[in-house]
Order: sequence, then structure tokens, then C-alpha cells
Amino acid sequence: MATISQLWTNTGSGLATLMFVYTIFKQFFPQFGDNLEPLFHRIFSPFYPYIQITFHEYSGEHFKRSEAYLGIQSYLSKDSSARAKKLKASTTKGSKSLVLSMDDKEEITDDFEGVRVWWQSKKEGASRQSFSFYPEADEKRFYMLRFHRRDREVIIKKYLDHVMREGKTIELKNRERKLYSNTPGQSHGNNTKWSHVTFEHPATFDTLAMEETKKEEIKSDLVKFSKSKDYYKKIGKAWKRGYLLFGPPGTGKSTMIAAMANFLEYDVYDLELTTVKDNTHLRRLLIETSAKSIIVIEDIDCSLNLTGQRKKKEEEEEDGDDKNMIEKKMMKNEGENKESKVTLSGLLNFIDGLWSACGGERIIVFTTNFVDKLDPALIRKGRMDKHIEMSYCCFEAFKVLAKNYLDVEESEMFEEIKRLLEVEEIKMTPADVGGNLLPKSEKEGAETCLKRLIEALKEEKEEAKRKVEEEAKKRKEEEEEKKRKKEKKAEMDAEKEKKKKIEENGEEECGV
Ligand SMILES: Nc1ncnc2c1ncn2[C@@H]1O[C@H](COP(=O)(O)OP(=O)(O)OP(=O)(O)O)[C@@H](O)[C@H]1O
Ligand SMILES: [Mg+2]
Repeated sequence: MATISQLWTNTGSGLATLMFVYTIFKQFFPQFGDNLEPLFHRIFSPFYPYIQITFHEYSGEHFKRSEAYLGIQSYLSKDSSARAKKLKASTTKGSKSLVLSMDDKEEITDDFEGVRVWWQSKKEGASRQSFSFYPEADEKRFYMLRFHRRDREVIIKKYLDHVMREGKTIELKNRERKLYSNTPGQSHGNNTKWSHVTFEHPATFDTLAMEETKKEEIKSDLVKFSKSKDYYKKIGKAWKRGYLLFGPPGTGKSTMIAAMANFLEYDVYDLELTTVKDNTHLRRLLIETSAKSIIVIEDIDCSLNLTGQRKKKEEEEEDGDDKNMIEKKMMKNEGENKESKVTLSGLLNFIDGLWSACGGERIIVFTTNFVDKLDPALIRKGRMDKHIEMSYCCFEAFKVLAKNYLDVEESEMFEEIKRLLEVEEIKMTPADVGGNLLPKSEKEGAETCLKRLIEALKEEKEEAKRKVEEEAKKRKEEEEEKKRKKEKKAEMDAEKEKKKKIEENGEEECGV
């Protein structure tokens, strides 16, 4: 007599055979297979411990690929490219590289918190026999997730979230990044709109000439920011951070922005304030920016109409070269800026008004050559959280440039360069140092370039000395002029006094 366990074994193998036959049958006669499936499920579901979820490529009425499907595709691409035997390569709009995903009818497993799941890529074929111009359009693709029913909780509460989150991260990594600008050429009615090109700037923190400690500090600040979504929520602040980059021209402010964007894999919005019509337009541009982006306003000191107000206020105080340079830049911008009515309060609202919180994960960067001339309200901590000074080339920064430009890490000429930069304190921007290190022909070797730099540094020293002497001479002349004027005034005052006295004496005599 058969025991109970034998009975179960026989039933099990019988069911397995039936399943096998059914699968073969379905492959050869898909149209019948689809019709029989519900019946099959009803018979077998009490013995079948697995749950299935399907994620269709197109769902809803709009012919748009489902976010869930694309997220799963990205999530599975990392494992399927390593494990699946049949792969499918496709390009997705806005993606910088081919996306490899498992081909139809492939299956891979995934493990999560000790739970195993099975993912299958499937296609519901066009059941009609008629000829179609677009056979692809008749096919419906979907992913099918299978898991044991005992794992239902973990899958529904945690795993699916994990898949979507990871998928989104991979999607963002693969996307082609963009550089947006609001140039007047792209005007829409009276207002400029964002237009974009692919962001391809090669600058990275490795190529940036700067002290290593400062670089590391900025990098860790950026990483901390990008991972602080929950923290910002906890403290009730919008998820954004302001950077102010200041320093003389050619010290790498724009390069630093490119390096930041490449480091965080963010898009860049280069905001040209002079073409923004008014505060409302500014707000609209802000709303149209996406998360994971850096919004840049270069030369903030010269690009605002409010500099006009400041100009009046500070005109008397400004002196020397700074004043001339600012005025030159402002005059240039004022020509383009006739239409702009953006005000300081409009800009402050842009940075931290209510609208600035929409989207989240944004970095705002201002650059300026003259930090002292900026309105304190604009750069106070909280608005511009981190102030970074980009300064003249130090020896450490030179070493980065020498390695990047010439592949040289050590040379006997380094000692002389170090002396010139550190002891003689010669000021040369990284842009100029780079210019001297750049080989001018195929024949020029590293040694020639380093010698050229040494010569240029010495010339710079002479030039600086000349400038100091000229300035001292000018100051002396000014002082002498002042002294002369003072003496003349004193003379005139004495003369006046004398006249007054004579007149008074005359009156007295008459009175007598
Ligand atoms: N710190 C740096 N590291 C590497 N390259 C640099 C650095 N600074 C300047 N350069 C080089 O000099 C060029 C000019 O630099 P950049 O445009 O970043 O200067 P900037 O500070 O933005 O100047 P400006 O104030 O005129 O806008 C860049 O193309 C870059 O190659
Ligand atoms: Mg710049």
C-alpha cells in the first residue's frame, strides 16, 4: 500500500509533468495558451506557493513608458548584464550610453535581505494573425516579479521601494547631463527660456589646481549635502546650499563649478541675470530648473540692476583699480541690461523664498572678483553657506598643474619655482601658470615649459616691483599735491583773515 509521502511525491511529479507539458504547449500554440491560462491557474494555485506581480511597459492612456518599468529596467541592467545569457541593447532618450537589459523570456534572480526573487522579462505577443506594419507596436512587454508568498511583507513593504530607488539612481547616473542657459537668442515672447546643450566640461577635482586639504573639504561638503535629504527635512530647511566663489580673474572659479557638477553628476543652469526681465520671470526660470542641479550666477557684482543702487551708495567710497574694473563691467552690462528690472529682493527671494524649495537638491553658486563690494544681505551665511576663496597659484597647486599639463611629478626646477612662489610671494594665477606650462609645439618638452614658467615668474616679479614703485611714486605725488593744496588753502585763509582785520580796523577808525 502506498504511503502518504509516496502519494505526495507522485502528485508532485504529476503536477510538474503537467506544468512542463503546458509550457511546451503554450510555446507552440500561444493563442490557445493565453486562453487556457486562467483555467490552469485555478487548478494549480492551491499548490503553487508563488506570487507574481507584473509591470507593464506602457500603462495608462498616454503613450508614455511607465516610470516603474524604466526604473526596473535600470535596476536589473546592473545584474542582467553580468548574469543573463540573452541581452538586449537599447538607447533611452537622454541616456549617455547603451542600456543593456535582459532579453525577452530571460530570467534572473535577485536576493534582498535573505529573500530570493525571480525577475522575468516577458512579451505578450500580438495574437492576431493579420499583417501589421508595426509588429512591435502590437507587442506588450512587461517584467514579471515572482516571490514566495511567505515573503510578501518584505517584498511589498521594502523590496519594491528599494528597486525603484536604486533604479532611479542608476538612471540618473546614466543620463546625459545638460548645461542650460537663458540666452536672449532663445527668447519666448518677452521672456528668455532655458535652452540646453550636453554638458561636457572635462574639469574634475583631480585637474583643479588647489591645496589638497581645501579640495577635500569642498568635496566632503558636497557629499554631505547630496546625502542630507532627510536631515534638511528634519531641520525644516529647503534642500539647497549656496556657494560663493571669489577671487581674481583666472583663478578657477568657473572651472571649480564644472568640477563640482562632474563630481556630483548634476546639471548646470547658467543664469544670465542681465537677460531676465523682472522678478516674476526670475521666479519662473527657477521653477523650471530640475533637482540635482547647480544654478550659477557668474560675476554677481556686475550683473544686477541693483548694482545701480549700490553704485550710488558706494560710488564715493570706491577707489583705485577695483572701481574702474567694476565700472567697466557694469557699463558693459548696462548696455545689455536696459530691460532687466530684477531687484535685490527679487534675487534674495530666488535664493531662499518659498519657491526656492520646490524640487530640492540644488546648489546655487555665485562668483565674483570683488567680494567686498557685494551687498552683505546677499552673501550672509544661510544664503551663501560656504565662501570659497580662489586665489593665486601656490606651490601645491602648481604641482597639480605640472602633473596634468606635463606629466611631471618631480624636477630639479621645482625648487626654484617653490622659492619664487613661496619666498618671493610672486602672484600668478593658475590660468597664467597653465598657459606657460602648455607645450607650444610637438618639440617642446617638459623642461622647456618649466623654464618658460620660471622666466615668466621672474618677469612677474619685476612687473610687480615696477607696479609697487609706480604706486609709491603716484602716492607720493598725490600726497605732495595734497600738501601743496593744503598750504595754498592756508595761505588763502591767512590772506582772507588779514583783509578782514584791515577792514575791521578801517571801520573802527571811521567810527572814531
Ligand atoms: N585652479 C585651477 N585649476 C586648474 N585650471 C585652472 C585653475 N584656474 C584657472 N585654470 C585654467 O584657467 C582657465 C580660466 O579659468 P576660469 O575661467 O575657471 O577662471 P575664473 O576664476 O572663472 O576667471 P573669471 O573671474 O575671469 O571668470 C581655465 O580654462 C583653466 O584651464
Ligand atoms: Mg569665470
